[in-house]
Amino acid sequence: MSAREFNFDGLVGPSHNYAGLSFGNVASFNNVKSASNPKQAALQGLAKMRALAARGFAQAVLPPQDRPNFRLLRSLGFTGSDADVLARAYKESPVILACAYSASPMWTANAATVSPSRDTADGRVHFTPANLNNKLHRALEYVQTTRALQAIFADERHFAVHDALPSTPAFGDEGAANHTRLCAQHGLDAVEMFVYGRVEFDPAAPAPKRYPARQTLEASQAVARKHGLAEARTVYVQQNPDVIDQGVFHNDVIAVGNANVLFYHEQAFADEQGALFQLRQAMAGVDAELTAIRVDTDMVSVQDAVHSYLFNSQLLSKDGGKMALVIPQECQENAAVSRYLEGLVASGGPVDELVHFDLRQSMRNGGGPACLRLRVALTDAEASAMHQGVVMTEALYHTLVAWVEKHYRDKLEPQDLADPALAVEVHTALEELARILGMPGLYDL
Ligand SMILES: NCCC[C@H](NC(=O)CCC(=O)O)C(=O)O
Repeated sequence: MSAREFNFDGLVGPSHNYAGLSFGNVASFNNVKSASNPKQAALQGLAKMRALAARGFAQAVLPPQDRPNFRLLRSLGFTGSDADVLARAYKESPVILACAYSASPMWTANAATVSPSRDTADGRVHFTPANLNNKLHRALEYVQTTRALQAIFADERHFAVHDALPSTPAFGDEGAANHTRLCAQHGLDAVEMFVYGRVEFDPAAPAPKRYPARQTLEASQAVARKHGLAEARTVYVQQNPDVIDQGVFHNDVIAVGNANVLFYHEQAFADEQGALFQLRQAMAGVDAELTAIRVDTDMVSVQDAVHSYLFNSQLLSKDGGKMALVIPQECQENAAVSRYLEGLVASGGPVDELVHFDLRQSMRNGGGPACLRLRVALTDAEASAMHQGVVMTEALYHTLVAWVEKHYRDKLEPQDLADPALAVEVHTALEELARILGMPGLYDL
């Protein structure tokens, strides 16, 4: 059966800010407390969605989450009116206030792991929202993520939206940022590759020393079980702990796959040859042959990969069989990376086009093109069964741009999070957004 890959991009929320909340994410740490521009951030994201939709790629949008998260603030003992809660949190723990205000759900690659119906035992599309339990500001997300996915994929004949895994370190789950589906074509049988950073129940397994490994093997296995994936078509690969210690906090900072192509850095995996062997063997079972595009360290260092986000790109299949690589502008500003990319498109291999976007506002928090999207491969019947209000069209693009222009600030500094007017602005904006998207119960405002 034919299927199309929809990219669900996160719409950047009105409180996009730089709070240095992600230890191990170099950009988040480097830009701590600098001023952000939420309006520009949202417009940059929308421009990417519009351009890809105009090219004929299936594109949809996932709405931002309600911020600040008053449930968090109140649960931590900040009481009184909303204004009191904000004032006390800002005074006593500005970092907790920043967590409650983070717009991090914009990086929807971390929203969930998705298994298309072709891969699952019951023939439905399965979603497991990621618990993101490694960071306080992200551990809040799964509640609203689940609500949004249930609203969009409500038809239980086609879709299963699971609960997140238990929110404890043993089951650290960061969603699709550590998950890749490899196949000959989207509608055909596939191998699902899960990349993990550490093993909870085997203290002897290698693990990073400096920065946290956010994804565990146990979490990946649990997601595969819940989705009903076949063992022969599921591969677990350990990320190289040394690259986690150099700022590769998710596998999608050092590798990206699409159809039968895996584009990766030679240092991405703990055992490169072992990983390729397992993938080739599993893919032979689905009549697909792996095309591995390996980037050597002497062409692009891990540091250049982390700074340019070369691998945090989208690899998109075009009509005719070739692929486009959607990259952030930073790739062209890095001499080694841009030289590498010139060679890549000239090589006669599967990638014959580069499409670049200015996503600077997101990049400054460590999120590139691939972080901003969740891939959901759907058959035609499934695509018509999901909520249609989130599908990106020219009309929706213009409506959302006008909505952003009306509600978003163009500058947010750390002290602005204490401004009670900001909370009111965000609520007003989101109420209107729920109407625009035709999702009246989207928020629990
Ligand atoms: N897939 C990209 C995720 C980027 C995200 N950054 C952040 O949450 C930074 C937020 C801040 O520091 O304000 C993270 O590290 O999980």
